[in-house]
Amino acid sequence: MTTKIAIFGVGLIGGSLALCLKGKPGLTVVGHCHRPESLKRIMERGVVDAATLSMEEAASDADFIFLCVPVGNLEEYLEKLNNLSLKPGCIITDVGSTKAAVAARAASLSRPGVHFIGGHPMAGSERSGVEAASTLLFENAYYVLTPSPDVPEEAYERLEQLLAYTKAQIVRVDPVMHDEIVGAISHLPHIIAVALVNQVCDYNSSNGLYRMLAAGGFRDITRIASSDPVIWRDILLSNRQVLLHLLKDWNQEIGGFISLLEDQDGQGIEEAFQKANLFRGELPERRKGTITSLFDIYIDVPDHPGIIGQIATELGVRHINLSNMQIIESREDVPGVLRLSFRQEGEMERAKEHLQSLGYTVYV
Ligand SMILES: NC(=O)C1=CN([C@@H]2O[C@H](COP(=O)(O)OP(=O)(O)OC[C@H]3O[C@@H](n4cnc5c(N)ncnc54)[C@H](O)[C@@H]3O)[C@@H](O)[C@H]2O)C=CC1
Ligand SMILES: O=C(O)C(=O)Cc1ccc(O)cc1
Repeated sequence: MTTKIAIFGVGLIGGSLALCLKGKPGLTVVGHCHRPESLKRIMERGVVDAATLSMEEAASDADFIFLCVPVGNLEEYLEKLNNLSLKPGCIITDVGSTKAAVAARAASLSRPGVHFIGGHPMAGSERSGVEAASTLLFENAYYVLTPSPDVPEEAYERLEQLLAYTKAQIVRVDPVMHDEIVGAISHLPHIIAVALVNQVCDYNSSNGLYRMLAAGGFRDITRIASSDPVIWRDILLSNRQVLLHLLKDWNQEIGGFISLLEDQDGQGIEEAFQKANLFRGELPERRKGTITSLFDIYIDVPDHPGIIGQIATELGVRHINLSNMQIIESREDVPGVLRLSFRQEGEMERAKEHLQSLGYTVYV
């Protein structure tokens, strides 16, 4: 007898979960898409065993249902599932970046024999869609579960066991506390990144040197500003009460800097940097998770077809994991600059050495 996993919304997170579970002993992974184009894409990528546009077909007989759609659609999916016949003992979970609203809706819909356990894998990226899905996405990341007190321990353990395939570390957190903490460490930083990029974008409209010179630190702290607008619209609206508080505190923090500058308070500025330095130094070891920055190298590449594939292959055969690659400049007959991003410093160093040995000019 196989265990059926239904995944609703096979994008970055749903697709990555599907990849972690597909092919494992006794598991069958069925993807549900809301559009025929998505169905075609996920079948082409081979991330699921079967795919369907029918909610009934996906949900019927499922042992586990993962809701991996945008946060703004989660409650609607819970309501729709509530009208379907589900297998007794079925576990419904989600991967949304906020947990309080979905937990409250699930509690109001609760029905005997069906267990809802909210979830949030704290790993991802600014990319989206099934094309960005990866088996490795959750490895070593935290995966938060937010069961309500009435979820039987047996059901929680079944989900925990299944999620072992993600190689993530499971942590149990209260949904309201989750939203407060994740608001501060993930949602607020996304707002700040977007606001900063847009501020510079406005300056750039009257002087293109802003964009030309923007590099280093600016790029580091604004990577997440490239995140999907719809996904983030839903997250911010869902956690708006927490974020309004956090933004008031943020205004105060920034107000502090305004005062330090107005007062030319050098000692105060030093103290602010020292305090931040100390706390940042105490953060846990770099692990996959929210707001992990990448290690980038840049190489000059001649603009001819196949060069990107060659470089990717060179790194692939040496098992150097490339997280992202981007052509920064590419005009005919002009050498392009390729940016290669790595999650681990060691991988970046190995890539640099290898590409240099092949004769490429590499900049860090
Ligand atoms: N992007 C990230 O790094 C992380 C995202 N999450 C959460 O995971 C969930 C999915 O996000 P991603 O996989 O990043 O997004 P994605 O855009 O890659 O995937 C979303 C999936 O939902 C489907 N979808 C979109 N609109 C829909 C609608 N109206 N009805 C039904 N299906 C719809 C899409 O076709 C796609 O398959 C969100 O709730 C997000 O908050 C959680 C952890 C990390
Ligand atoms: O790219 C990053 O660093 C992220 O922060 C990705 C991310 C986005 C949303 C989440 O709920 C969790 C992780």
